Amino acid sequence: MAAILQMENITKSFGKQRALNHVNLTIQPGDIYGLIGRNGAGKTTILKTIVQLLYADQGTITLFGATYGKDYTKQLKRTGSVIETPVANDQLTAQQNLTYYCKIKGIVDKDAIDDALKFVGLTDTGKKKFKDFSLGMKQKLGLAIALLNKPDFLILDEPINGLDPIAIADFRNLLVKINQTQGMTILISSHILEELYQMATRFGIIDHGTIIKELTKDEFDAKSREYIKLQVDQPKLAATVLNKMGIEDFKVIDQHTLNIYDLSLDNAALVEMLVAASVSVTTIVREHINLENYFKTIVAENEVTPNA
Ligand SMILES: Nc1ncnc2c1ncn2[C@@H]1O[C@H](COP(=O)(O)OP(=O)(O)OP(=O)(O)O)[C@@H](O)[C@H]1O
Repeated sequence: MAAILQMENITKSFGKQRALNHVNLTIQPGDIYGLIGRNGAGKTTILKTIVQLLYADQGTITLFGATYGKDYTKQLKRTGSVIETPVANDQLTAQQNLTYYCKIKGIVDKDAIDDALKFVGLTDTGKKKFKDFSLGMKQKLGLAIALLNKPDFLILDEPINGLDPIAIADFRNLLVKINQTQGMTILISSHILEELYQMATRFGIIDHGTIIKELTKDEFDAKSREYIKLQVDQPKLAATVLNKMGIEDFKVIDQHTLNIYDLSLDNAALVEMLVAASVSVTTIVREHINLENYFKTIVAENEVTPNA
C-alpha cells in the first residue's frame, strides 16, 4: 500500500542553525506514528514542513502520492493539524470558534460542528468562552478544529503536554478510537513516552534534526527484553572484567552505566571481580527496556556534534 507521507532527505536551516538534517521518514496508512525527540530536536519543524507552514531547503515530501505544487496543496486538504498551541479566538465559545473555522475552511456539512464537539466531549460548554477553558478543554477544541474537515491524516504537536493523567488518558482514548473506527492515520509528537507507547503503532526517534531510528511497536516489543543495569565509577574497566568473565552481550550506555543482556550472569561473582579490579559498584539491578530508556540508549549511541 502506498505510504501516506514520505519525507526524503529533508533539510531545513534557520540561518546557520540546521534544524532538519537529511530527514527520512515514512508513515503508512493506519499508523499512529509517534515522533520522539528531546527539546529542539526538530519535531515541530518536521510537522510545520509537512503542512507548509515552513518550506524545506532540500529534499522531497510526498503526501498521498503528491510531491509538490498544486497537487500537494490539494492533498493537504485531507489533513487536519494542531501545531503548537491550538489557534482559537479567546472571546468565542467552542461552537462559535468551530463556526469560524467552517467558514474559512469552506466546510458546508451542517453536522460537522456537532459531530466534532460530540467526538471530543465538548457539547456542554455552552456560553463559556475559549479564554475560560481549562488546558484539557483547549486541547480538545484544537482537536475538534482539526477534525472538522474529517481528515484522513491527523497531525498533532505535543497534544497532551501539561494535561493531568485523567485528561491524558481521555485524549489517548479519543485518538485510538478515531484511528481504529475511522482508520485515520495520525502523526503525533510527544515527550510523554509512556503514553506514546500505549497508543503508537510506529515510532520515529529524531535527534539533532536527523531521524536516527524508525521502528514499529512490534519491533520495539521484540527488543524490550530484560537486562541487568550496572552502575560503576569506571565503565571501561568494568567492560574488561565482563570480557574476562566471558560476557560479551552488554553495552556501555554512559559514563557510569553498562547494560548487560546476558542474564545467565552470576551477579555476586561479577561484583566480587569488579571490587577485586578496584571498580566501585553503585547499582546492580534487573530492568526492563521501556520506550523511555530505549530512547535514551539510541540517542546516546548516536550522539553526534550538533550542527553549528
Ligand atoms: N523560526 C525559527 N527560527 C530560528 N530557529 C528556529 C525556528 N524554529 C525552530 N528553530 C530551531 O530549530 C531547532 C528545532 O526546533 P523545533 O521547534 O523543531 O524542535 P522540537 O523538537 O519541536 O523542540 P520542542 O520539543 O522543544 O518543541 C531548534 O534548535 C530551534 O531553536
